Amino acid sequence: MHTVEKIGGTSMSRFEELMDTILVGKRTVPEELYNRIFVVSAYGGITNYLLEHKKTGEPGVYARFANAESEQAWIDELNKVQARMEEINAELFGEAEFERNAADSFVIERLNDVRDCMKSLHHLCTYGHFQLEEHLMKVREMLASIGEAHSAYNSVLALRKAGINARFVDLTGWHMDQPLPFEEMIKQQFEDVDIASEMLIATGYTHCEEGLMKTFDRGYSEMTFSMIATVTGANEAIIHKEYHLSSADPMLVGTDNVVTIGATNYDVADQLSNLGMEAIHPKAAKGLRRNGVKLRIKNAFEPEHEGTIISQEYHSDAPRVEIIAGRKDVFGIEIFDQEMLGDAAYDIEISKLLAQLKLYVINKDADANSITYYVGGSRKMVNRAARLMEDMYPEGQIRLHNLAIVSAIGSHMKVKGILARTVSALAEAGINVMALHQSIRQVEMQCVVSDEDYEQAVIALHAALIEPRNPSVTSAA
Ligand SMILES: Nc1ncnc2c1ncn2[C@@H]1O[C@H](COP(=O)(O)OP(=O)(O)O)[C@@H](O)[C@H]1O
Ligand SMILES: N[C@@H](CC(=O)OP(=O)(O)O)C(=O)O
Repeated sequence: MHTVEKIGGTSMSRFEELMDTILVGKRTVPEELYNRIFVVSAYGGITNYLLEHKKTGEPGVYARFANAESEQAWIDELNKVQARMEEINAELFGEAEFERNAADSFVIERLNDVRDCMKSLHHLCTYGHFQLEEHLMKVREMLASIGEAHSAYNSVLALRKAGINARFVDLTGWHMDQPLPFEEMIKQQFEDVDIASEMLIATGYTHCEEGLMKTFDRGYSEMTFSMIATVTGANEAIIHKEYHLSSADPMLVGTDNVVTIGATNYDVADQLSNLGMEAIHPKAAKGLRRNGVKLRIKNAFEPEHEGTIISQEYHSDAPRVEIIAGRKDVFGIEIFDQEMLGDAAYDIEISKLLAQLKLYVINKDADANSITYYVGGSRKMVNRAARLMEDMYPEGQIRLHNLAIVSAIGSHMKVKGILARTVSALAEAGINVMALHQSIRQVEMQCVVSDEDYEQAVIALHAALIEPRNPSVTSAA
């Protein structure tokens, strides 16, 4: 009987505290220490530097390489990653010379390998027979994998230093001849391990034939986590986060005002992940659901608390809003064209274009002669999309808006007047609702507001729809 436990990047950045909570804490005997497989993400921010910023799209090493910026531009960026990784190693190991040297040598070797590969590839692609585009995905995978290799390797060094029998499970395939299919790779790597006497620390990145980044993209460590849990037949799968899964972002609304979500369902988790707040990667949830593995989300720093159980069946007893979530830095791309009336091709063509530019469409709405796409991504790509749309539809008028989406989510919200209460809470806070979306399933209500109103809108909705039910807030008032 073992568990598979994922630690997200934000929590990994507080590693010393993790040693005292979920990794070691008061555990002394093998039965408590072992029978746990940990899957770790890169330290917070590292994947953003290696690839591009997950939310703002700000270019990192990969994006600079792919955009064919000068060689110096991506090399400078790679040097910055190295400096940041060394800084993390210093923070973690300080005076512990053996560990610090081992940690530095490990990442420097990987970064040198990738630097050499990228330079050679660049050179190769100066010959017309070789096209850079054909190899970009491999570069992206290679770069991403270094983030998780770094954090997993360091964790093993720190655990061994503390006398724990920890083992590094390197799923990055760094020196493998041939990639294996995803499931096969996990099976093979976990074949000869002894779960009962070793603490296994696996990289959240897995090198595989399908390409983890290509198939699942960012947040991929949850795919590795879910595959390990199903392949090894875990008793429970646990995701450790920086906070309890709460009724809103505790950083925004205040830890005292939020309510911890005791249970929720996969439908709610999907809505959260659409907004970029990943309770669980939707595709990772699928594997666990199908294999009947129980999923729990916990606060990494409060190990005694039971956390949130995610199941298929859960619905709140009484109808209510359970979570206020949202996303800033959303662009509204509006196209108005009177020729559009009754022509579905517009939507199909524009959706294709946005997908090609890797812009994530959070939602869209339409009336007789206009469509607005609410997208996340870099401003540069959004501007490019707008220009291409102008070329495609010379009669159309394209406008860009800087927006935010604030959403009220619940597993059981089919009740009269809930939408009216949501909108009036925003009106009372003096916030203009620019668009409103609710689908017939009524699992969420999305309010589109100006980007500057984001924080106030979350606070106002939480205060109106959730805090009156929170006993700790009511009694404090
Ligand atoms: N409803 C929510 N419940 C808990 N945390 C939230 C919520 N909404 C936003 N957050 C924010 O998510 C941030 C990242 O958390 P976490 O999921 O642990 O990151 P990671 O993806 O690195 O694992 C937290 O710092 C917190 O401020
Ligand atoms: N570090 C990777 C993979 C991941 O899943 O990270 P996190 O668990 O911090 O969301 C990313 O940012 O995409």
